Amino acid sequence: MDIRALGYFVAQTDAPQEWQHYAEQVLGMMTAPTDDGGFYIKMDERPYRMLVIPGADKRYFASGWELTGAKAYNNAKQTLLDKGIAFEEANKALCEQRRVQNILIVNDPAGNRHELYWGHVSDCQPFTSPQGVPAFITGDMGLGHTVLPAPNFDETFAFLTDVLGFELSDLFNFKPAPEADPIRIYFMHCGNARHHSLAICEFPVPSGCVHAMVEVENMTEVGRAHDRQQQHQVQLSATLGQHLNDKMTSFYMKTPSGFDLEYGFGGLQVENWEEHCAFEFSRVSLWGHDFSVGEK
Ligand SMILES: Cc1ccc(O)c(O)c1CC[C@@H]1C(=O)CC[C@]2(C)C(=O)CC[C@@H]12
Ligand SMILES: [Fe+2]
Repeated sequence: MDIRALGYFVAQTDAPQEWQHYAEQVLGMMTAPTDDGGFYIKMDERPYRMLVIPGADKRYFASGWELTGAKAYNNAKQTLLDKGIAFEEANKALCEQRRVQNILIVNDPAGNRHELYWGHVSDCQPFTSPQGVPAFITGDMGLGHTVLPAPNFDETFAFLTDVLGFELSDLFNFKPAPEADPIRIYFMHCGNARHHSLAICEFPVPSGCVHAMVEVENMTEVGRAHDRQQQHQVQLSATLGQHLNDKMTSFYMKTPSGFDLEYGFGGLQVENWEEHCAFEFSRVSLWGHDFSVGEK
């Protein structure tokens, strides 16, 4: 499948105003109401990159994967048919809300919802941050990355690679304690230079997502976001640190839908995946990233 990038994600909540406040005041993004009481969250020239929908519980709802065009869409549909995978095509109302031409909706074996779409609608209005954030790094590389739960790991990894066409960037066997069994975390890329657009973790997550990541252009903007997290008393999930694999310097905080958001700078870009060599890394980070602060 010709997936270009993580085009959008959808989060659900019973209190959409919390997300509006969080997006504007903490993330430094723009918001616009939807017809049904939710919010579009804008972080670049597109009308939105995050969609907040009203619903009974606070959770991550879906990942929107951008296909390069109508041909890629038809090929993706044929792949699902050939492999006998259950899917639905979105009706007109859903396509209009997501602001795309067509959507193939599929659940992976872990129950994560993926929306494969083509042809986003854009008015190319400039991004003017309410907090003076100059820009987020998006474009061809999408909004960032998402990390999804996959307790049935092998099955889910096989689906994501063999059906959706993601490829392994590198892998980590996380040991929560020295004697504990390792928990696998696999990092995957698609048709862009971002080190990973998707990762899966071998444990269940009630909110439906481990975290989503957005990236800014310099360390000053990470620090300024960290100040706003403090100022608005948003729960910190991991301290500032730098990952070993993609070299990203970031911190983690809670979103109003219960999953985390990683706010970072300096993520690795791989221009030629042919030259990349997948490896197993054995530490979360080069420095920092104390996840124990999130347990308090
Ligand atoms: C290890 C790693 C590399 C690059 C990333 O962008 C990234 O988010 C991670 C961390 C993955 C992972 C997590 O997000 C949830 C909490 C985890 C399981 C930990 O407690 C250590 C690794 C963490
Ligand atoms: Fe991450």
